[in-house]
Amino acid sequence: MSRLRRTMLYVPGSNPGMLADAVIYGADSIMFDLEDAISLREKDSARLLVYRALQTVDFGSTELVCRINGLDTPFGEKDIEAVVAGGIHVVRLPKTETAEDIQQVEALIEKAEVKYGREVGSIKMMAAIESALGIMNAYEIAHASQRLIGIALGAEDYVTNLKTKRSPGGIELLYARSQLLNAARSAGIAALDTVYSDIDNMTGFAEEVELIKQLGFDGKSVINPRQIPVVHQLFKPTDKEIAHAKDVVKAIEEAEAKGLGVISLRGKMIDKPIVERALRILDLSEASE
Ligand SMILES: CC(=O)SCCNC(=O)CCNC(=O)[C@H](O)C(C)(C)COP(=O)(O)OP(=O)(O)OC[C@H]1O[C@@H](n2cnc3c(N)ncnc32)[C@H](O)[C@@H]1OP(=O)(O)O
Ligand SMILES: O=C([O-])CC(=O)C(=O)O
Ligand SMILES: [Mg+2]
Repeated sequence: MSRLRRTMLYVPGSNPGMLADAVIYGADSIMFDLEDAISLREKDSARLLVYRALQTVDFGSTELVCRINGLDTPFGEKDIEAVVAGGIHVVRLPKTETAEDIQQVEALIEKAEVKYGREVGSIKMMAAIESALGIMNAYEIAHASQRLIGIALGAEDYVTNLKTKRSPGGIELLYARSQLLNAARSAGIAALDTVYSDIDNMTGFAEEVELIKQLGFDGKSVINPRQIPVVHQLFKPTDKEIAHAKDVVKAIEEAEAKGLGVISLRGKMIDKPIVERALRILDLSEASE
């Protein structure tokens, strides 16, 4: 079963208490932030804190991601070196606009892997896309490196670039979400939706989670622990969906035994894509237990 990425919790790299406790909230991935949650004054100390947390805190089997600063800042290269030395699993590049952006980060990761004795190719990457140019290049970005495990939308920067703002229904994000999702799927990697900043509006948050789940996203970047159970609950298949998925798998196994490729179950056609969806429901259900 592949790793689930329903929730990726942003943790400001400058906050030692949050870094130490982040694992208790049960996010699928923890994302240490060195970029926009960190003031210029704190860039160096936050990098050191994240390095120390990686070296000393027991994060169990949780996936560890770090959002570094871009290479167009004085911080990006130092961030890569520190988190590779510390033992990060995934480096996430913000504001990715081209495939070359990914390749430049990849070269620095490889250099650091060699320097710190980590297996070359073992550190994975993610790209956050946060501008019109990035969205137009989403396909090339998604295919830019074997290390990429996913691409993510950064909607706060994206709507600023579009000269609009986020609305409750998210109509302004539909094109970007669809383009990003198709780019991710064409490369066989994960698609992560953006943050929902209004942390006290749980109804609005749940509606956004329903929407991105329907579009096909694997999950969402989240900024507050209270958002995690909402996403996990909404991504959990219902008892009815699980029972139906089990019936589909059983029916197709019986059909295959008889040499049939397509059959019907309670009047509905069952063939390969339907079986694939049923298997995904069973995977999600197992992981949600
Ligand atoms: C556009 C962008 O780039 S978004 C990405 C960058 N932004 C971030 O990283 C912000 C991350 N989130 C946060 O810093 C905080 O959730 C805030 C500032 C938004 C709200 O903070 P609070 O008002 O303290 O939230 P809340 O009262 O729900 O916190 C409850 C507990 O969860 C902890 N907590 C809150 N957010 C986080 C987090 N992101 N990671 C780890 N722990 C957290 C708090 O420390 C508090 O712990 P305690 O009970 O032990 O004191
Ligand atoms: O990753 C995210 O969704 C947060 C972010 O940077 C943005 O929205 O600009
Ligand atoms: Mg951003």
